[in-house]
Amino acid sequence: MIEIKHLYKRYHNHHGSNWVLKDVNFTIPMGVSVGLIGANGAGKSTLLRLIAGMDTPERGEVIRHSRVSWPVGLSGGMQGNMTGRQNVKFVARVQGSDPDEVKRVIKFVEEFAEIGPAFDEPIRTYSSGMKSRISFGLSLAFDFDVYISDEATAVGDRAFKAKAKALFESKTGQASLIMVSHSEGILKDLCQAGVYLKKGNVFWYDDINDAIAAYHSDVDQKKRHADLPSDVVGARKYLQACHADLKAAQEALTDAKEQADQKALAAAKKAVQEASKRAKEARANLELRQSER
Ligand SMILES: Nc1ncnc2c1ncn2[C@@H]1O[C@H](COP(=O)(O)OP(=O)(O)OP(=O)(O)O)[C@@H](O)[C@H]1O
Repeated sequence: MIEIKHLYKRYHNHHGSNWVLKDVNFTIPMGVSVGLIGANGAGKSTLLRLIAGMDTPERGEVIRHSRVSWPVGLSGGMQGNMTGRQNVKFVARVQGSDPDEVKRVIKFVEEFAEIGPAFDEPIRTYSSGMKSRISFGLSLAFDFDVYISDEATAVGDRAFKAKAKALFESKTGQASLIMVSHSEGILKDLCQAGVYLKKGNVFWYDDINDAIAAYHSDVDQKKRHADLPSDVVGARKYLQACHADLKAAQEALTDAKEQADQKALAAAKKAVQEASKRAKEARANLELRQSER
């Protein structure tokens, strides 16, 4: 189980310092794999780094009741002048493995990475894909309860990704995954639950499909409102104008009814329907803009 309590995070940079995460609270139950979903810049990688303990929050805490991996595929800590084998040995020792365990880890990574004799060449001579294979294997060589995966670091070709996915799947039941991926297929395949990040807030869904649907529904709504005023004051004025139009259309309908002019009546009814539809859209747009503040 991982408990996230009153988590606040912002970066102090030249763009200002708006909250990326603002009073975020949720609990990830033991054994449940979770996909983090949200627009670009919503804070998915930030939240993942905080969960992995690689960054510190401004306020609040992440309580880990289980062994959490570093982001799978992250190769930042590797020493360029040391070979793949030496780097793996070093990490295994730092993790407190005994000599037999160190041997097992080295064998696992060598087989998993499939980079052949390059395993005994200095890491600085590796391509980024080769480095990623080693670091990927290293994360998977240890029995963590929770694996952290960010697609930004978990690079690799198709065949290699399929292999990593199969290995994750084989760990289902023993270990879970917290991941960021822009591929909804991968999220649906590997995760049960979903967390949707939106404007510094986090929404938990027991079913990953519901999290993806909520995200889609917001994206669709945004598209529909793209032509309407994007600020609250403008949206409110537009709604008032729509209400005035609707009122005028209703009055015209009343007049048409009194005159019993069938042609005018049909046109007035249509005008009321259209004005009513515009007013509804204007109301939804105002609510959307208010929620964005
Ligand atoms: N090291 C940093 N320094 C300053 N700002 C940062 C840093 N890392 C992230 N940010 C900012 O924090 C916000 C959230 O970034 P983050 O990478 O967590 O989002 P994301 O949801 O993972 O985005 P994407 O889907 O584009 O990868 C963005 O506005 C980003 O510019």
